[in-house]
Amino acid sequence: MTVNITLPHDNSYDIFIDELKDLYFDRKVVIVTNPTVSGFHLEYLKSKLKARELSICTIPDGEEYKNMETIESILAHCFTNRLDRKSLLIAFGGGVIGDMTGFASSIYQRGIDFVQIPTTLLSQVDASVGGKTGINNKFGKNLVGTFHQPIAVYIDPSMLKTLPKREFGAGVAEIVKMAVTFNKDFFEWLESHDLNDEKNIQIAIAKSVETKANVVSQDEKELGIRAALNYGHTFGHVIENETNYNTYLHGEAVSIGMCMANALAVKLGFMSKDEELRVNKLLEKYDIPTTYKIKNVEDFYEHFFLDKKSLDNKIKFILPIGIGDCKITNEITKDDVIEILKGF
Ligand SMILES: NC(=O)c1ccc[n+]([C@@H]2O[C@H](COP(=O)([O-])OP(=O)(O)OC[C@H]3O[C@@H](n4cnc5c(N)ncnc54)[C@H](O)[C@@H]3O)[C@@H](O)[C@H]2O)c1
Ligand SMILES: O=C(O)C(=O)C[C@@H](O)[C@H](O)[C@H](O)COP(=O)(O)O
Ligand SMILES: [Zn+2]
Repeated sequence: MTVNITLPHDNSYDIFIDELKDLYFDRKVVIVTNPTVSGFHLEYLKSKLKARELSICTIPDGEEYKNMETIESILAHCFTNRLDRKSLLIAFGGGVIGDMTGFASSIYQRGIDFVQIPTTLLSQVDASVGGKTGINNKFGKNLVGTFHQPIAVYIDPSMLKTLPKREFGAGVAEIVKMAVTFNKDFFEWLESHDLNDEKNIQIAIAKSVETKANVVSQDEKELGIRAALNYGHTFGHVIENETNYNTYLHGEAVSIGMCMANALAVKLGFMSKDEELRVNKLLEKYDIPTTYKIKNVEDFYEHFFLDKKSLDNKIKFILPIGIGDCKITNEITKDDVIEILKGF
């Protein structure tokens, strides 16, 4: 299956969801990956890939390495191998590799092409699509970055066979996000199907990619509707930062964040208690966390102001309206948010 993202300024591209086909690039190519992914899948990729000149840039595995130091090391690899402005980077790994390869490619010699070959569920359904790139710093998550679209995305679901169960759950959280915010029928389908089944996960990947591609095609730079893809993230990013990026996987923090957003939506009458419980049940079916003990509610709240969606000192929240629709609002009072956070 092929999904297209239609964007201005020659930025459109295709997302191929299928077993990896032979690829040929008549230019210098660098595959950016980490030891875990290369151990499982690099030989497979190399058997499918031909390039004028190929080198591998291996960076450490982990969200805690999603920082400027690692970007410098990717850039150093590019300079050492004399990449020019026609060269290409390939992001081969999960969302961490994708976000950093995308960022490095957007600044190397003021920007070169890159391709996404995502290998985790989360990166196949979400991170590889849409062109958000970036790194974390001590102030927070993804606070430094660019919008830089890949020239193509190749999603091969067979690579998920080596993925640990916990990482699979983290990917399911972002699938649930797409369904709750945009598609009631998809949510009901998720309730009645098991994503551990190979056929079902392929359907869920395709549905999620279609949903995201549709949103990004309408709003590439997150000036409006794209903010809905951040449902759960305003809370989730604070959880990731508070726990030094080493306790919760991104998808797990988003899952907890969605539950916090849902609690707020129930309190404000946008969502019923029954709908909230249905979302929880779906997340728990895949053992994804839904609760988190906040140490200091005031500190947690203050952290929201670093969120990139916040404008003029107002925090933007994405709150579900039932299941399958949502509201993007900066009209929520501090008292309402604090009450919800205290109850968690
Ligand atoms: N740009 C976006 O739109 C976007 C969207 C969602 C998330 N993100 C970012 O993505 C990151 C999370 O991505 P992630 O969940 O893929 O985490 P990740 O990149 O850390 O990968 C998770 C783990 O799985 C390993 N792995 C990767 N593929 C594997 C495979 N096939 N088999 C076995 N192990 C494999 C990795 O080495 C890593 O240890 C976060 O930094 C998040 O901010 C970005
Ligand atoms: O593509 C988007 O837009 C998203 O919001 C997808 C999110 O899943 C992703 O985690 C994103 O990086 C979070 O947004 P950010 O702008 O706060 O980095
Ligand atoms: Zn996310």
